[in-house]
Amino acid sequence: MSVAVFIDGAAGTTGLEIRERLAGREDVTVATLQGDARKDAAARRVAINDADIVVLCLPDDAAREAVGMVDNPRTRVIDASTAHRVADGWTYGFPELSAEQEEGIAGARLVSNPGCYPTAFLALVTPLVRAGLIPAGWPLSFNAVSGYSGGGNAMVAEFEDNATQTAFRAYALSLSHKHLAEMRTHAGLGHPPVFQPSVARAYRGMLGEVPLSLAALPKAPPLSDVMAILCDAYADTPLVTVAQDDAALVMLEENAGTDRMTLRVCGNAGTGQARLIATLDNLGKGAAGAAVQNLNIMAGLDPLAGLVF
Ligand SMILES: NC(=O)C1=CN([C@@H]2O[C@H](COP(=O)(O)OP(=O)(O)OC[C@H]3O[C@@H](n4cnc5c(N)ncnc54)[C@H](OP(=O)(O)O)[C@@H]3O)[C@@H](O)[C@H]2O)C=CC1
Ligand SMILES: CC(=O)N[C@@H](CCC(=O)OP(=O)(O)O)C(=O)O
Repeated sequence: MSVAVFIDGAAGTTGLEIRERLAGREDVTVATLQGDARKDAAARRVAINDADIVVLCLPDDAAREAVGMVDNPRTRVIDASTAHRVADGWTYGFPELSAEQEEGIAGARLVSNPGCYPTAFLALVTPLVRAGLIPAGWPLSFNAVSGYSGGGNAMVAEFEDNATQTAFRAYALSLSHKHLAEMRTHAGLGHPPVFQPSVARAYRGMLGEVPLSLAALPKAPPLSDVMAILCDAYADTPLVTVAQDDAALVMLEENAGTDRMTLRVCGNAGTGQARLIATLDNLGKGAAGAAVQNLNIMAGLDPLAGLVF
């Protein structure tokens, strides 16, 4: 029997990508609303309560409203928005963070899909905090570049209608980006990183980097210890891999169009300085790929079904 899935916000940037990944699958039946019904509260309420799993690809307020419409104990929710990523009663949908995390997702009724930037930051930092190599109070920073689809339909239009001429721009300069609480909480840090996001004139793709002065850390670990911890953490995770390729260059587009994420430990062993770098697709492992992965796990399906390698 197939799993009944309703995508609320299916006409948006993330919703469309989820539909593509679920198209043609026999283990799921996908429902969406078209035209005026898309934003009609009564139609959405019916579709939500008819579904086994609802995937919310909506702005935060609309996602909160949709959760309030669930009035039966069967319907489970995956929320791709920022609304519930540190909320009580929600399971954070990042299965690679630990085996317990994946088990939690499998049994959860409410799953929050990670943000694209936090996916990169948490993958790089969380195992190192857990291993005691980065103290919880350490002042970290996180520099990242996103493709413009990260800003949804509105930013896609802004870049493609040439209203914005820039090739690259930094933003969130007041250091109060909506992803800070999520990064702090799930990394187990005492305070959030200094987060420096930016957008490039590329539709999709993301590169996130944590610079780290290893020599200044209490344990002054060598680069090889950092590498060993990350390799161990992601030894059995098909979507998340640690490259050991001594890359001289890392491209924004490396994982664009896929649901993979690649982590690297670069740096200078002599000076004890490291650059921890993650590449992913903001719409792949950063959004739609992660949502489909969570759906598969929640429904007990092949965990990699529909994902793009
Ligand atoms: N784009 C990305 O890379 C990522 C996005 N996300 C998150 O996923 C969510 C969706 O983002 P994204 O796809 O980029 O956004 P888009 O703006 O591209 O899509 C949002 C969709 O929701 C629709 N919508 C808005 N309000 C309502 C409502 N009340 N009822 C029903 N539909 C509604 C919009 O319709 P209309 O356009 O007509 O208003 C639009 O189709 C956001 O919370 C975003 O933060 C998470 C990770 C990455
Ligand atoms: C380029 C761009 O504007 N990106 C968005 C984040 C996209 C995203 O991840 O949205 P979620 O918060 O739902 O995760 C931003 O910085 O607000």
